[in-house]
Amino acid sequence: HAEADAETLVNALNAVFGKHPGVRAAHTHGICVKGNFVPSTEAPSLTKAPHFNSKTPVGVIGRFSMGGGDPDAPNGQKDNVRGIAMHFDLGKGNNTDLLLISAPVFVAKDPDQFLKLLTAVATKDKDKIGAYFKENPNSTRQAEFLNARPVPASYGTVDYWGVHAFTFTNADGKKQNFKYKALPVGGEVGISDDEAKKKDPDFYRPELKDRLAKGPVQYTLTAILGEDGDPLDDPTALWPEDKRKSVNLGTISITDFEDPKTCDEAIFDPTNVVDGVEGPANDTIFPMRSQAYAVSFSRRQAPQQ
Ligand code: HEM
Repeated sequence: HAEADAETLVNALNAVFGKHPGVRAAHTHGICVKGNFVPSTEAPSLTKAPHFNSKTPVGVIGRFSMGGGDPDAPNGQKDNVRGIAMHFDLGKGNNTDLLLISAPVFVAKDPDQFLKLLTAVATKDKDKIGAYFKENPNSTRQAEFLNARPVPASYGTVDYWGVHAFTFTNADGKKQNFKYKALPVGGEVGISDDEAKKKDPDFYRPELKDRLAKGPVQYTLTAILGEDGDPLDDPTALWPEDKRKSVNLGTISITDFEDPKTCDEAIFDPTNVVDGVEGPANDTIFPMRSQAYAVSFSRRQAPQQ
């Protein structure tokens, strides 16, 4: 039976995607970027967190990525998530992180389920994989979501979600459960499956270069406000976001490429939050991510033979 800890999860990712020294065990194929964040005028009503109350633009180091541990994961892959991870510069060497993917849900509700999924996939046995998904229908939601939408034309033309439920606290001590969602300012743009198949596996890089030459790649960061009964502990559970109020938190602007070393010497950790923002208390995936990212980080930093 599954005994998921950070080491076994990283080993299981390696078993699925291969062991690639010196790089991330997941979201391996990526691009380091930089920019800034300007909070909206409404953000302070929800949270006292400094980056949502800043009077000046907050520096951002970011990393776009493809999900999974394949260093060459093709940018045209439909049933894979795109990611954006960010450090927000809080000054004096402090920062807080935000990690988003291009789907509202993850593929497992807890670490044991994720280990079972990875273990099944690693067998490459169609019957075992089929049996896993039959027994774990919540694990199919992410691929269903992605397959129902076109392949994003760019890292800059797709919606991103924080997936977990977070809680804001404002200056009056008022709490509000919410989920992060970032929407590209120019709207979502996709390409056909045929176009995607013809694309270079790394086409998002030159696409981003052309896009940045014309101006910043911008997203409106929003908070989808939770209501009573919305699950706070299951990253495979969808909230009915069409029926939920959403608040503009501000604008993320990606302005340029950043030296890849800046991202590779760093770790983007979803649990690195700041006063005014809390992660979910009973979502067991959330704290496991921090541990698994630390394992992946220490392995990719280790000297190579
Ligand atoms: C227990 C569940 C999970 C495990 C074991 C896991 C594993 C990993 C690992 C090993 C990395 C590379 C970390 C590094 O070397 O710095 C990573 C990166 C990432 N993960 Fe997860 N992950 C999990 C859940 C999630 C969820 C729910 C999301 C949804 C937002 C997510 C989004 C990302 C993103 C965007 C990155 C790229 C970060 C970067 O660019 O440095 N992961 N994950």
